[in-house]
Amino acid sequence: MLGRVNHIAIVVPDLGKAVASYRDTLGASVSAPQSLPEHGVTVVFVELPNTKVELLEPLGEGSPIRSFLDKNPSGGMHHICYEVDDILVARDSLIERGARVLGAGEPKTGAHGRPVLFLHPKDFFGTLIELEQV
Ligand SMILES: CC[C@H](C(=O)O)C(=O)SCCNC(=O)CCNC(=O)[C@H](O)C(C)(C)COP(=O)(O)OP(=O)(O)OC[C@H]1O[C@@H](n2cnc3c(N)ncnc32)[C@H](O)[C@@H]1OP(=O)(O)O
Ligand SMILES: [Co+2]
Repeated sequence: MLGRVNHIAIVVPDLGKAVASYRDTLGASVSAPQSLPEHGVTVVFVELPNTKVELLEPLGEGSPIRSFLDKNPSGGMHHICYEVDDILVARDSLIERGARVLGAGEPKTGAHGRPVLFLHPKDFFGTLIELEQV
């Protein structure tokens, strides 16, 4: 079922500072910020040879990462995104195997314009998993 790691996501309290740190201190190539109100986040991607790092800042009221940031005010690792060939096949098989798919179970369009789903962190050793169809 699982393909490549598409990205590792880090929630940050100040996206501008995080971009400067990755760009200027770590010398990395960082994309322009994307505001995703439907997801309640603003994101940038740090391009790496074998995967990406997604830096996330809460956007607006009701952001799903606000509570995470309240608990981790300096920021922290938030989720890992695995690629899948067919997100609906993956979803149905995961539900059949007892995993909880977050939201209404219907894929949303992610930052890359592709369908994504999230799996409950409590089902996977305290790790929030995102699946992205590629
Ligand atoms: C899709 C656009 C973009 C992309 O890549 O394309 C993104 O990745 S957007 C990313 C932001 N969106 C999401 O994260 C959507 C899915 N997340 C959620 O629905 C929530 O964050 C949820 C349900 C995982 C947690 O919500 P919340 O923190 O408000 O709930 P609780 O405080 O009740 O948490 C329940 C329980 O889970 C623990 N928790 C929460 N977040 C994480 C996490 N990221 N990793 C590990 N564990 C997490 C939290 O501590 C609670 O544990 P407990 O022991 O019960 O205290
Ligand atoms: Co993500």
